[in-house]
Amino acid sequence: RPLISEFLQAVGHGIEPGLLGEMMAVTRDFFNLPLEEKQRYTNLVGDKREYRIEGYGGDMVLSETQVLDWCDRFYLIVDPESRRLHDLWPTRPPSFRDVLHRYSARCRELAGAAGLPEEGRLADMLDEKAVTYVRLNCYPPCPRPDRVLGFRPHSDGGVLTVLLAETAGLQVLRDGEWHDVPVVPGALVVNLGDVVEVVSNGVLRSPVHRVVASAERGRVSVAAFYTVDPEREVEPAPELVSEERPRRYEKTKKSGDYVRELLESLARGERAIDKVKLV
Ligand SMILES: O=C(O)CCC(=O)C(=O)O
Ligand SMILES: [Fe+2]
Repeated sequence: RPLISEFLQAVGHGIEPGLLGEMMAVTRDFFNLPLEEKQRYTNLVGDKREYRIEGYGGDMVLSETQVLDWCDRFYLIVDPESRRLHDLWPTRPPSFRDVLHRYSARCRELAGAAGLPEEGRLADMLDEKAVTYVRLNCYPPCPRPDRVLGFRPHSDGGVLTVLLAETAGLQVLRDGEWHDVPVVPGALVVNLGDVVEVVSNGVLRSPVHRVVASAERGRVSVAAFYTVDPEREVEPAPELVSEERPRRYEKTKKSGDYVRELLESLARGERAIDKVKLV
């Protein structure tokens, strides 16, 4: 068994429970703001209302018949700090910026320590140029949870994801079946992303997961995605390619382009990693 688990509950992560609570609270408070206030940060820019990753809004929409997820989102780059678009950092609730700043700093320490060896490929991937996105997700109660998902099946594109959520709804696909990810009070969920699947030549997998909608309850979550330097292309480590285990993935696009492609693929109901799979 690999040392790193593909989907794990991190307990004893060392982030103060109070800070997790504050992060959940500012997330809820933000989504509870009037629509006009949230739309000051819209992810649709200019006269043509072109989609950009950062900001508030829904899915990237590519066709008239696209089925949308039952979810409202808000994306921000948090690392490196020089890439933050400060105009998109909400001013309400008033503590939002400070709490996100403190939460993401603590989360980064956790991501750096989450079972990654201190030396070697995975550790150097989270270098000073690596980009962290935070996505706040809000799933309102849904009248027809049998017809729509909160978040369609996907895998995350980065090295790993740290997820904070206090309500059930997340499921992971294993051996062709969906399994509920239990809600463990105070825990964070850490899952691997496509970068690790490619670098490990498929020894480790980027787990497919989804969020089901609920008629009774709304849900919010905070996902921090640790991706590599946007200029970096990723490929299987040579030492993991052999005659018995042939190379399974092509080199990816530059990470920055891969992230965008991932969202486009999601809108089409596809997976970005399938485009680089060789077998
Ligand atoms: O809301 C969740 O629990 C999961 C969200 C998720 O998978 C994501 O943001 O990539
Ligand atoms: Fe995800």
